Amino acid sequence: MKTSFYKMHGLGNDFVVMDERAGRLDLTPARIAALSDRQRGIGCDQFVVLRPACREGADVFVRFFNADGSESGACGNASRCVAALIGRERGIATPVLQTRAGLLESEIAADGTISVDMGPPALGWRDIPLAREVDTLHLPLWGDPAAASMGNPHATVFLEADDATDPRRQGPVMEHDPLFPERANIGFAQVRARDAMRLRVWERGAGLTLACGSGACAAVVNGVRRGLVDRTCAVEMDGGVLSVTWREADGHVLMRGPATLSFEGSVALDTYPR
Ligand SMILES: N[C@H](CCC[C@H](N)C(=O)O)C(=O)O
Repeated sequence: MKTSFYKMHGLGNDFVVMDERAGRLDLTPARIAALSDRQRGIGCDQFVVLRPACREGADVFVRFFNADGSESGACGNASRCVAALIGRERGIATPVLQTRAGLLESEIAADGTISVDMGPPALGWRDIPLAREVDTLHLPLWGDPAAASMGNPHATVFLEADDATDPRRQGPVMEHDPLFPERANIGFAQVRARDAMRLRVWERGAGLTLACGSGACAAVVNGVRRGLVDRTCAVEMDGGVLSVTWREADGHVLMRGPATLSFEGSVALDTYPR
């Protein structure tokens, strides 16, 4: 018995999307990690599961899992991909996604780009979360990072323009620092202008990805808090550019960018370890 899936990406941050709205699939963290494996499975940065919405006004309930099987409360690039799927399925331009981080409103523009309201950031040490009370604008860690949660923990290091720090070396060390009881996504940002930055993200449970939507949102929030960028900023990552606005009126963070369906496929779940 085969199970169908969508293979999608947002600026190269790629996903396998499976649909549990018609009934639960036999997905365990170990099987999600096996399916996410790029040699032995389908391969993806994050694995996305659709379920029936259970909150008024939502079109779908979405859960996000990293390639290591761990669950994340937020995934910006995947949220745009799910919005595109639901928009096409329902013939609507403003799908609402229910996630563990809350209800996310989205809008599909005529040019196919999608904006998602990622909600307000959480900036208190308990909300990130951190293991102890520290100033979340200046964590006592290498690179003096700032921390913010978009429903998932992010620490952003602001590097000098010529800094050659390799996220693949520094990222895993910081991801697992005991200051982050739930680990963290580590962003390495270089401000180019008041409305532009370069960003690479070592992602919790996935490693260095081509783009990270929630990481871009956290980097702009932390950049504004540090007085380094304005509230609307283009975030250039290896896979492309997202437009992020930390809206002053309600404190919500809006992220706009593309969503791409690479292919549809099917897989025999029971051939993968549980
Ligand atoms: N790629 C995702 C981030 C996933 C975050 C995940 N790595 C975690 O928080 O554990 C994004 O576009 O926001």
